[in-house]
Amino acid sequence: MTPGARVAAAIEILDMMAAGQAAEQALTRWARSSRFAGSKDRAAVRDHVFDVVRTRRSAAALGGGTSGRALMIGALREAGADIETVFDGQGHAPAPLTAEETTVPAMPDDLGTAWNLPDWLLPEFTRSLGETAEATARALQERAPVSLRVNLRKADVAAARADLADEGVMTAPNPLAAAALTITQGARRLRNSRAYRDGWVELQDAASQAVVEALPPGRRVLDYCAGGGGKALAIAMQDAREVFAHDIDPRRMQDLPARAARAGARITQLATDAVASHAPFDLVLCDAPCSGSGSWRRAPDAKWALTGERLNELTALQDSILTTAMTLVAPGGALAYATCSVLTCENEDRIAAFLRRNANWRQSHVRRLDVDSQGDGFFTAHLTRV
Ligand SMILES: C[S@@+](CC[C@H](N)C(=O)[O-])C[C@H]1O[C@@H](n2cnc3c(N)ncnc32)[C@H](O)[C@@H]1O
Repeated sequence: MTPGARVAAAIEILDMMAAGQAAEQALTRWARSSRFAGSKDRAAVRDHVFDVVRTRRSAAALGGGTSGRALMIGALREAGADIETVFDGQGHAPAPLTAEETTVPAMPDDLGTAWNLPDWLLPEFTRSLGETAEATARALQERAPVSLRVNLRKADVAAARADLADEGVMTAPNPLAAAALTITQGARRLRNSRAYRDGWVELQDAASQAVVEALPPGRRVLDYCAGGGGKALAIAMQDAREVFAHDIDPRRMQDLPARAARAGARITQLATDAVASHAPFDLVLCDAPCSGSGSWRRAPDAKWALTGERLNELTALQDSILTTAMTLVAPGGALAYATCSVLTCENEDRIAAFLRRNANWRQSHVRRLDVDSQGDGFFTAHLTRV
């Protein structure tokens, strides 16, 4: 596909999203109906779509509207691209700009547009991040790094890097965690690489790895909100751990047996009605459902879909998960809470509310991880019974 045809495809997908489809759904539907598109084309189209959605508000302002075409014009304008060479109407490229489209609208000077955040969220966002609010909002408009976790049960970091480099996947150590690497070149070759196939490396955000690396000791560990099992797999890499995984929605864990087999890890999955009979656990991790605000670079449509009402539902759910999970912790054990959110209402406020409800618990560790070039925004706190 030509550069223009890729932009035209992105416009089509953005219009599908405007009609109510989620980004992944619209991308999949487009890919199925566009068999001519190779993997590089699909990746480029995806990048266009996500670049636009991350900056949707400023793109709409600079493009003069919210249609896929207007958003794409706005995003290319913001990136300083030469729009006329892409919108030239040749082949499958978008039609040339109309006279109206060539007039660049004035950029509004409000915070919500500059930070590409919904207005209703600004007070909580600034309360949560203080002096780092602007840097975080701007970081959320960039592409996320692609990070790997070396599976130390199968390879050391140097061996994994060398093996990946042989196949054109170049990496750099990521300071957030001992086994974390950032891909600097060749990310698209990863899934076909030997190191990936043989379970030497897993795709995992480095901040997520840092959360696992900091977990307190304890032999029997329950990953209570296991989802796809990214953290359970990382915990299973640590010495002297026996790992159990649970999720209220067991379908989320459906790939876990295959992932564990590839990693050479043993993880026991527990259905909700089987958790209590396997308790107590020395460590219970609640990687709670959240707004995902620390990972909006990877799922930018979630930034625009979140509402105040949904945020309230999430904080209530976070409280109830902690209340259930604490009953599963052995005497002398620990409860670890984590979110990939940067919002105080989902983080420090939930821990404070838990400690108000449970006077016999203390916070023993707390850490916030920024959204930056190393990893996503995360929060984690450890709680112990006194
Ligand atoms: C942030 S995701 C987990 C991500 C996962 N730990 C990882 O590292 O890949 C949160 C998970 O919590 C699950 N969940 C939601 N409500 C729950 C509940 N009441 N009890 C347990 N899990 C719940 C969701 O189904 C979702 O898979």
